Amino acid sequence: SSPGGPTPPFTTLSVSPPATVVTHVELHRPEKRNATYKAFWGEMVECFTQIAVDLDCRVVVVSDAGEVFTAGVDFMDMASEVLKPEGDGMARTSWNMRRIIAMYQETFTVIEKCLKPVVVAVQGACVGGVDLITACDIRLCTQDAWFQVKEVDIGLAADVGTLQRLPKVIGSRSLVNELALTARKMYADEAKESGLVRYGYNACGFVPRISDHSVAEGLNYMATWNMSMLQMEDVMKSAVASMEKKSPKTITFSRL
Ligand SMILES: CC/C=C\C=C\CC(=O)SCCNC(=O)CCNC(=O)[C@H](O)C(C)(C)COP(=O)(O)OP(=O)(O)OC[C@H]1O[C@@H](n2cnc3c(N)ncnc32)[C@H](O)[C@@H]1OP(=O)(O)O
Repeated sequence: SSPGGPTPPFTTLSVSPPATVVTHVELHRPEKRNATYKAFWGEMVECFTQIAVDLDCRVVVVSDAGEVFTAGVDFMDMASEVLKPEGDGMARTSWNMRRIIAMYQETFTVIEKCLKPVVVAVQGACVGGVDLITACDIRLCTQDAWFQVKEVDIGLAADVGTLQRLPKVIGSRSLVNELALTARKMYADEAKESGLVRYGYNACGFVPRISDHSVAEGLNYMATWNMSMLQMEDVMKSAVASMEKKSPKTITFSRL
């Protein structure tokens, strides 16, 4: 972990060249367990846009500051901005929500599109970070790492890449469904066994292709789906419960 804090102009990332030809991108918000604060979404795109034209960079390593890879989306952000898009009426509000979701999706798509190999190193919790790591080419983790597709616990469907990329990476739709529908933790041993943290160099195209749709088609679908679903009160209730470390079972959800 870099001691110096984020690298200006970034406020959520520390970017350094630890060795010739290597660019190290560190998620840098350890006091909030690297929860993805609003500046992060744009900064990742800016960072990878710079990397794309950096002639000295041949490989990118993504890791975290602190002991947790990421705590996923920042709940304060969700409450203040993500779940309250501007708009006059349902249709315009939904359209603005769609624009925000598409912008968030781009944060990870830019990693997938990066022409330089991106290696991600995960330690501790990777909650809501499966979106990020499945967009990388090679995933490594420490023995204390664990992974969680947590969205169902906060009342939403994953919409920034997990549902599109995870099946292609691990090749088992059943396991993806189980992880997404139960939000159970997957620990390092199982993650290795499943192939999540083995080599997955998608630029060469040997990752199993089991999904019926391309990543772009899936992301487009999820942005349209969640532009209205994210406006449900249940999502806010779930986010508050998660912040208060309460089980989703303690929430009274609206009837279907
Ligand atoms: C359009 C939608 C786009 C994207 C959607 C993505 C979906 C998701 O990301 S779903 C996942 C949501 N995240 C979570 O449910 C994780 C919540 N956090 C945790 O479970 C834990 O913090 C932990 C990651 C397991 C780490 O535990 P621990 O090391 O014990 O730290 P804590 O004491 O819990 O937290 C320290 C500090 O960080 C703050 N924090 C943690 N998570 C978040 C968060 N997601 N958002 C904002 N802040 C967070 C926590 O409040 C503490 O802050 P203090 O100021 O020190 O109290």
